[in-house]
Amino acid sequence: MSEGVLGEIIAGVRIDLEERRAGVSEADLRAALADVDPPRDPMPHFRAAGSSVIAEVKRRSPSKGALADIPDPAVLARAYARGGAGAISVLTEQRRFGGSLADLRAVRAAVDVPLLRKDFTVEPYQVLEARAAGADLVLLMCSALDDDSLRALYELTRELGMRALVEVHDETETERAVALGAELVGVNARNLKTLTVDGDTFARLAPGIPDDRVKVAESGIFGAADVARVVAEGARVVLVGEALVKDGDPESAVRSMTGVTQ
Ligand SMILES: O=C(O)c1ccccc1NCC(=O)[C@H](O)[C@H](O)COP(=O)(O)O
Repeated sequence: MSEGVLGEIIAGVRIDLEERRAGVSEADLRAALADVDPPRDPMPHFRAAGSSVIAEVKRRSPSKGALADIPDPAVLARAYARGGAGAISVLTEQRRFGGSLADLRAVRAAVDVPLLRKDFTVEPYQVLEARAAGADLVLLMCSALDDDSLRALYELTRELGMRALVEVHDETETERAVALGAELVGVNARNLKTLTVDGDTFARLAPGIPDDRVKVAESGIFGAADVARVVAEGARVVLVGEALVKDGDPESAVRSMTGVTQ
């Protein structure tokens, strides 16, 4: 169902996934879950007054190429945690974003903040390996999943005690996320066909998301002024990658975006 850049990314994700599955079965992953600490819940931080930041570990991207040299994601994650991040997102997709599950494990070992495994989740296997690596949340993109797959993956995250960030790009996807009952809805301002960011996307889609859900503004956020704008439009959480990985002082950068009120 996914076309263009997204379709290409998912094709690569599926190839890599099959390679990992050949080494570690789904049954092995389920067995490994018994030794993993219980999931950490980001919702109290997300629902507290003022903005909460999901700070992303992002090495490169299809839209911008190389963003930052991150020799040790644990060092960056500790800075995010000191700055007061409500959660840390680790991009684990390898081919286009330069991430890995090793990055996720390194960050898990370094901080107590809830972790989002940010990847192109299309199979239950990826949710299980996310939890086994210590993730507390996974990304589910409406643009990458039909309704049945979306529901099955969402239910699996809940069964494992995890949260799902259900991501939307347009009105139809927003209706699907709301109908699913998603409690955490991410509005991604990056158009996946052109890869450009439209700063009006959150304002356009947020009214379609009930106020009892946590609304997350994703992509193209570069400072406190952008955070103030989306908070005024109803966001409780911002997901920030590029601006933080390029900042020489990521701790202060996260702090400056945290707790912004209307
Ligand atoms: O970042 C990209 O170029 C991209 C391209 C195709 C699919 C997803 C993409 N990014 C994933 C994200 O959602 C962002 O990493 C996240 O929202 C942070 O965005 P930013 O603060 O603009 O780095």
